[in-house]
Amino acid sequence: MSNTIYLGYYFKVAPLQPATEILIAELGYAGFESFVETETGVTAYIQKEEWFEGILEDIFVLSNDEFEITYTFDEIEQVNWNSEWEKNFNPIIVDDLCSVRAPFHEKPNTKFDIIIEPKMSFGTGHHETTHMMIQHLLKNDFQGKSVLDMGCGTGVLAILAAMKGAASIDAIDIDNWCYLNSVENAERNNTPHVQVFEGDASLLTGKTYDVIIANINRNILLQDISVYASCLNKNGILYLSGFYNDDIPMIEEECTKNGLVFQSKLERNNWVALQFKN
Ligand SMILES: C[S@@+](CC[C@H](N)C(=O)[O-])C[C@H]1O[C@@H](n2cnc3c(N)ncnc32)[C@H](O)[C@@H]1O
Repeated sequence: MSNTIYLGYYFKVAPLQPATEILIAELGYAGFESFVETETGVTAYIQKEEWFEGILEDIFVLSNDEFEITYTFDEIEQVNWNSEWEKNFNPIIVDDLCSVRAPFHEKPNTKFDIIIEPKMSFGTGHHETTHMMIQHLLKNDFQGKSVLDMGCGTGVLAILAAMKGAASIDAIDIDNWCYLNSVENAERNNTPHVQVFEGDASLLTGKTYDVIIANINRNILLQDISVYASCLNKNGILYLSGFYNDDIPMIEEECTKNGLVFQSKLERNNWVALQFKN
């Protein structure tokens, strides 16, 4: 286990969108590495050695008439975040078929048992979007299929596709931490044919897939749907999540423009996960 010390800051934002996306982007530029979205804001973590006086000055210039970012922490908490994860991470079970758990949990009696050591990556199954994507994937036939998991986080969705019989799986994440974590988790789950890459949609030139999974966020998806569509084989399936009910018209319009046909929707706490067909 890593002994890196992280400082955790809690930011309250209103309204949540688009302030959250802008805040996370700015915190990323400032050197924060990991973000946990809550119902009212964002908890952000930075390595202790990266922190300096005045690091947050630019963040509060962001508040304007349309949204407000307030800074509500009253003490700097020093966290060994890996051990925090381990203490607080409970297994999840999706539709009695798939469990996502940490290595130290007991093995549940599910058809698919995914072991994830999340460290700083998103994708333990606790978030609504991961949960719904797992539900979608459980219903799909992956036997012999080629699959792309874009924005793989911990690699949880790529690993499930592999367990369901996919023949080849590319998992891509822009974040180095997620890349390393997905490599480790693919190995841990005996799914070595999950091939992990660090990068973004620019890696997709010349690639084709039967199934594309992308749980990222509205803006990245709107930017990259045309690339996904160009990589999707005829009759291929695209699963999209990482956005809210209100975002559906924009996402659907972009998909339709690229020849994709809406098939189904899952919804959880206002988050949605959509399925399209080529
Ligand atoms: C919401 S998490 C999803 C993680 C996992 N797939 C899941 O469903 O739980 C989104 C992931 O997308 C990654 N990401 C953000 N922008 C990206 C981009 N342009 N290309 C690839 N990955 C990106 C983030 O680093 C993050 O790990």
